[in-house]
Amino acid sequence: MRYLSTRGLPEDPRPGFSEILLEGLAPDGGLYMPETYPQVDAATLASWRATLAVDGYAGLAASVLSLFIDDIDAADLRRLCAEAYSDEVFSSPLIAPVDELDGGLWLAHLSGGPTAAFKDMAMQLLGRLFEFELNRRGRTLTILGATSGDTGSAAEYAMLGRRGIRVFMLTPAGRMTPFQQAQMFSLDDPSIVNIAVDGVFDDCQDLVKELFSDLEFRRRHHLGAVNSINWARLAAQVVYYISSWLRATTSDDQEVSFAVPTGNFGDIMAGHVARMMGVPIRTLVLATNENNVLDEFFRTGVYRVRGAAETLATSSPSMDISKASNFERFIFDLLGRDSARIRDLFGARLPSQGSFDLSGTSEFSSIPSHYGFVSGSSRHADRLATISQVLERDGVLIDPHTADAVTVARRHVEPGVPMVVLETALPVKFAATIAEATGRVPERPSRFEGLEELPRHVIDLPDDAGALRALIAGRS
Ligand SMILES: Cc1ncc(COP(=O)(O)O)c(C=O)c1O
Ligand SMILES: N[C@@H](CCOP(=O)(O)O)C(=O)O
Repeated sequence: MRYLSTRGLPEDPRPGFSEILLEGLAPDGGLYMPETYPQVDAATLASWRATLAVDGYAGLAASVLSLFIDDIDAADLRRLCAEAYSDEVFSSPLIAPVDELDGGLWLAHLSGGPTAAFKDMAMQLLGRLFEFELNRRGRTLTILGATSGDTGSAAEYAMLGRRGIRVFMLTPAGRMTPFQQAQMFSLDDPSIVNIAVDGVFDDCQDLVKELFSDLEFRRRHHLGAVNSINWARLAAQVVYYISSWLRATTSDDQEVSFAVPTGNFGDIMAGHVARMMGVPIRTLVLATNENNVLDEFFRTGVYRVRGAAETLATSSPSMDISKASNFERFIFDLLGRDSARIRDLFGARLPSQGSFDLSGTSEFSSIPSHYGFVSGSSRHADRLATISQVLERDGVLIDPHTADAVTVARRHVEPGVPMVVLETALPVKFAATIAEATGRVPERPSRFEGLEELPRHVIDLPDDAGALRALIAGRS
């Protein structure tokens, strides 16, 4: 499988998976995409049902990922998947179990990994893939990432102790919960550098992209990406759409819908990929919080990003995002993979005007029928009510982000079509909101006891690319 950039930079030959794994962002500032989506037929779907039953999640992952990765030996890929998706790493031997809830909803549990968020699902594999590839090339990698609370800790726990890898992680100062901060800032290791930026998540993500676009700096410091701008993250996330579809169905032609809480458009973009591959996904329900840029686009065709002043601090803080990186990948598909139009929209119009408008185009009208997307948003009061209702009706405590998805999912349930909600974090990370919704604090797994009391290791930094460059260079 060869990869190309959404912005159309001609690369000859086009890079393979291992190349783009380490590269992260394409040199022209675009995002890597597979040349074509692998297509699966009925026989493959049936074989995956057998693989999941016999070889478990790890076996399924190796089989699905081999469609995107042809430059890592099949036996090595199977071993890396087996190591990542084991019951020593995840709390359930099923890795991503699925339960039926009330009212046509199902819940895919994706937060059983080391840091209690769905980000572990891809990050545990990514850490192993990086280490494997760096060993092969005798190279090192300086990860530069941005987090609104969960990607950062998942990345740090996945990369910690891996040879040749160090991590610089940008966080929005004061915008993460005390638990999320403690999970990252308590790590005391020279290979992990936590940075609190005076800004919101989008500012952090912009800094990452700015340093990546400085090709000389990027090459000198061997920058690599763990955000979902890295295609490997999405490829790994495709697997749990397939395992969840398999677990919520009994026959290979049965459709399911997915409801996904969205911030950076990473999780739901993997659902789009699975659907484009031919997995029987009927509808992709996109759910935002009060920062509803994406919901606005899917309802109106206008994509208008917002600045820090307009990005609200909400009770689903990991989704306080107003400029979704991965959205460029979906628009690339929507516009027939026309990279000139992508350069115009994302390279010119967004930076200069802050918006673009696809309303009135045939492409925009085709979204529900061709791509299956519908959308909605959820607010603080919805979140609280949903957390308390799901606890009462189903005896399951869900986190505020998953609650946003349940809220919006309920508006789109169709008889006979399982609506699978993707859980994105455990409630323990958002204790204050859970207490407000239910009157009790969430259970704390023993491995997280006393986290907030540990010493903090974090460097304050202004929202300034020069200061960030100096920090990284000073530690080289
Ligand atoms: C807990 C949680 N839920 C949902 C999301 C949204 O995921 P994505 O950014 O992939 O859309 C995030 C991160 O953005 C998250 O950390
Ligand atoms: N919610 C995320 C934001 C970053 O998203 P990613 O898709 O780039 O990993 C977080 O928790 O940091």
